[in-house]
Amino acid sequence: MTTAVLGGGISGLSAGYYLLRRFGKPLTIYEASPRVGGWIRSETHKDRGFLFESGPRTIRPVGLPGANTMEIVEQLNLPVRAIPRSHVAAKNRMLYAKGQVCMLPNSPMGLFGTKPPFSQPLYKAFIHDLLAKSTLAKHGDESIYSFAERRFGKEIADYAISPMICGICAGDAREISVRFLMDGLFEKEQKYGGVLKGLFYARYKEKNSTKPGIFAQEQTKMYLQSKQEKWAMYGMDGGLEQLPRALRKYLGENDVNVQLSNPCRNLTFSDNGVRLSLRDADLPVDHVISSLPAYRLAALVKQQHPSLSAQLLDIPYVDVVVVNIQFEGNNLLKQNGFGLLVPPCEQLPVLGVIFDSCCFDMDGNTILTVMMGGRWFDQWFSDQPSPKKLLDTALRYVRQILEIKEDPKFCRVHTHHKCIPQYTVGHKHRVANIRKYIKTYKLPLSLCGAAFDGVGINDVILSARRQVEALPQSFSHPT
Ligand SMILES: C=Cc1c2[nH]c(c1C)Cc1[nH]c(c(CCC(=O)O)c1C)Cc1[nH]c(c(C)c1CCC(=O)O)Cc1[nH]c(c(C)c1C=C)C2
Repeated sequence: MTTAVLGGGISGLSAGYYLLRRFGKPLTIYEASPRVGGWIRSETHKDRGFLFESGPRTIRPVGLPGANTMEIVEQLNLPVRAIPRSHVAAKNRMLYAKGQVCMLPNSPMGLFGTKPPFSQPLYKAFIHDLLAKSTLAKHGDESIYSFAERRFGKEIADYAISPMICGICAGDAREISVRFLMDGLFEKEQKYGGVLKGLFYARYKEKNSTKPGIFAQEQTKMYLQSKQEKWAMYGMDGGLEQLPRALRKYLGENDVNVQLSNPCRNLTFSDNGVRLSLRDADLPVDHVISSLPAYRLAALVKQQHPSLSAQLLDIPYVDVVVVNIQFEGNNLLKQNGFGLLVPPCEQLPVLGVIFDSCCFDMDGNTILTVMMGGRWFDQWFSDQPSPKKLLDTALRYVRQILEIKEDPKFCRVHTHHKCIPQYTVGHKHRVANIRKYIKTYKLPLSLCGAAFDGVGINDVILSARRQVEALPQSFSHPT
């Protein structure tokens, strides 16, 4: 059996890793660009002691998805930088709302005072949930905004849930499915008539049922250490790009062929497998695992399977502008923490600012990352502004919000087109239909990547693993 993986981002490389581990070789990964890593990109300035990340910078060590990633990180022997839960970057999260920087509560006591931008103590949101009637959602889904508003009130939807959705997928909570982040809470509300009621009943039931066993990856040294030392998140020496780079090296050392600058342009399915149209040749393989963005895969299957292509195109993506800024010395005198988010109701082009130098040591520099656009990219940047204009916009808001008067020493502007998929209402159903189509037509195609089963690093790695584990054992390659 021959297998090809499409895409050399973290998801495609992980698929390669799990395929190698389960079935051996031959195995080739085709990547369109001249590098691996996808949106994960770290720009190191070792001489000046800082680094810029234009994509994700940290990984959360929680749950099975977190433990699964750590199994790979441990095997690759990557040096990590842990941030414990007691660190300011883990505790202090802020909003910029109503013209001021507002610290979000970080302890149960914080639920009882009234702090801006909220007009009443947060515990009242729980009373709202206890008193609010439950509505059965049409087609088993609704937007996360409407769910939060129904259960906890409009302020929570505007100032807690909406900015959180921005910080995860740069999206509009009024469009994003409640099942994207609050699947469990939503199910509980639908079943028991309220979130708190549901949590209470579930806890009672759990006490009377047996707990699931420990997964092998939850026993890795790193996972146990993260539990013991109460890690909130971790990064990597040299930046997060070390992870895809090390994966590529590992795969190369084990004779997996990682071909760069070799995009697949078409997939032709037949009874014998699938033919890949590549840079210089057409190549028959038995099975393809695609980690490509949904819109890219849509183009590859359009000729033979227009309906599958159309379903894939129904998964929308947003553009995000990422501006990395270096100031010399400590310029964040007033605020310290992970960063701040700007609720969409503030109607600003800025989605949030990450205080990178509060998370990791940057040798005395202040390093900030400003995120802009997202679901509102067209509203603010449809005139395709130059990098200089984008930088000016980012700096204007940094000055206004953080009251920084210094001029930056070094900056970088990235516009990531179609970088984050949006799990809009009905996403789960859409993905189920896409997979059903593939099954019905017996296409030798598996799907992983951010478009389907979660947008985080942990999610895409676990999704790659599950797709490989779902292949039949008879699939074994002759090594
Ligand atoms: C390019 C912009 C990105 C935005 N979100 C993501 C990217 C790559 C992906 C992402 N970010 C977070 C999650 C949640 C789950 C997790 O794995 O931690 C996901 C899937 C949380 C998060 N949000 C921001 C940061 C720095 C993190 C920690 C993880 C990471 O390093 O990405 C800040 C942030 N991200 C985005 C915006 C608009 C924003 C605002 C400050 C979009």
